[in-house]
Amino acid sequence: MSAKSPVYYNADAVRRVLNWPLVNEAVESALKAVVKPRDQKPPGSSFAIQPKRSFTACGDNSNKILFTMPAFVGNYSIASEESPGKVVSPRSTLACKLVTSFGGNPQRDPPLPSIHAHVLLFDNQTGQLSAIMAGTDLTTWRTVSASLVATKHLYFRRFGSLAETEREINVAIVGCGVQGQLHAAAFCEHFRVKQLNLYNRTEAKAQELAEQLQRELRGESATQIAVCRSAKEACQDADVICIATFSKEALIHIEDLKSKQGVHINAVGAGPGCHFSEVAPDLYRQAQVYVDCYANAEAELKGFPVPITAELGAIILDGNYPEKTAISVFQSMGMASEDACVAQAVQDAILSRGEAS
Ligand SMILES: NC(=O)C1=CN([C@@H]2O[C@H](COP(=O)(O)OP(=O)(O)OC[C@H]3O[C@@H](n4cnc5c(N)ncnc54)[C@H](O)[C@@H]3O)[C@@H](O)[C@H]2O)C=CC1
Ligand SMILES: O=C(O)C1=NCCCC1
Repeated sequence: MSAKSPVYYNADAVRRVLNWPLVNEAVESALKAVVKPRDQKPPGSSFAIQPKRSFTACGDNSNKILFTMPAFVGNYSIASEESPGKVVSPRSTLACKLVTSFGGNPQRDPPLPSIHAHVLLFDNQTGQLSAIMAGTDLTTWRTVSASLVATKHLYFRRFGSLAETEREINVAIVGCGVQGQLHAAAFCEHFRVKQLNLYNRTEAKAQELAEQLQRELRGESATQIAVCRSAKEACQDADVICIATFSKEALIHIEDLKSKQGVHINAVGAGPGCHFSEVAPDLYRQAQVYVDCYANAEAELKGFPVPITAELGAIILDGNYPEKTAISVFQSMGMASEDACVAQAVQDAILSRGEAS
């Protein structure tokens, strides 16, 4: 008896197949699967077994962490890349992501990304490790995708079922690192962004992103891009805010939001040891807060200033959107089921295109 060696999918192989329809669909599947345990769902529903992730500090440094993120996602459906719109029979995926977050890496010489990840995919019949997949881009894409999905369901849908294609919005990006950069590009690609405000602690990085986006959009878009001197300036006139830094001090406060009501915030980043330090408690107290999953929230949002309103997946399923004037916050922690579903979709796409790893 011999075990088959796992296939290795490197970063280029993953990058070649990553696209928004594939990632958004996989992320929505994961968000829906984690809502309620299996025994409380109708037979045949998707479900997830997602133990809380482990944190291993590198020495006593809370800015250098290894996360272990296992998940089994059962019975979920995704469309095939070959025939979009045609849902393939339900899938089940067993996976575990290993991801490090070393917040000081961009200051190294030469600079390195803060986040490095790999996803392990297992054969769910035999338990054998079937593939190891580069997971750094996948992590960025699925996190941005979760913000896109949250913005669609928690912001646009409060204005009607076509609002995400019709309504113009002002977007603020606070933190222009790896996450901020892809958030900026993806929000311009998915939605009608009238004004895009960029803020970063080191202004040059926001300026660089503004120039890159202007080159990419090449006058084909009506989006006005501005570099702002403060998070307050960036957020004042924003309908949607995406914040992704390592700040342990609050960067957005309630008085920073414009007087016009109805704002949505994707709170993506985390300060050392705390997953909700970027947004001030006074703002959370005026907001309805949604999470990717309660299990992670219980473990990682200890001391959170307000009760959680709902899981995002529940809103996708039941359409119980916030009021038009609400401030909604998607408190994105990132979850293993998203990684499992996206890694599976990436592997399917690589195999269906007959691409080598
Ligand atoms: N929710 C989720 O699923 C995920 C969350 N993250 C989190 O997103 C955040 C950003 O990650 P990346 O973009 O990969 O990191 P990055 O290092 O590429 O970018 C971080 C940006 O934040 C800024 N920044 C750092 N510390 C700051 C501070 N104290 N005050 C103001 N600005 C500060 C930096 O100037 C930089 O531009 C991190 O907290 C990371 O842990 C990352 C992956 C997934
Ligand atoms: O979900 C993830 O992946 C991460 N979440 C928090 C920060 C590091 C990566």
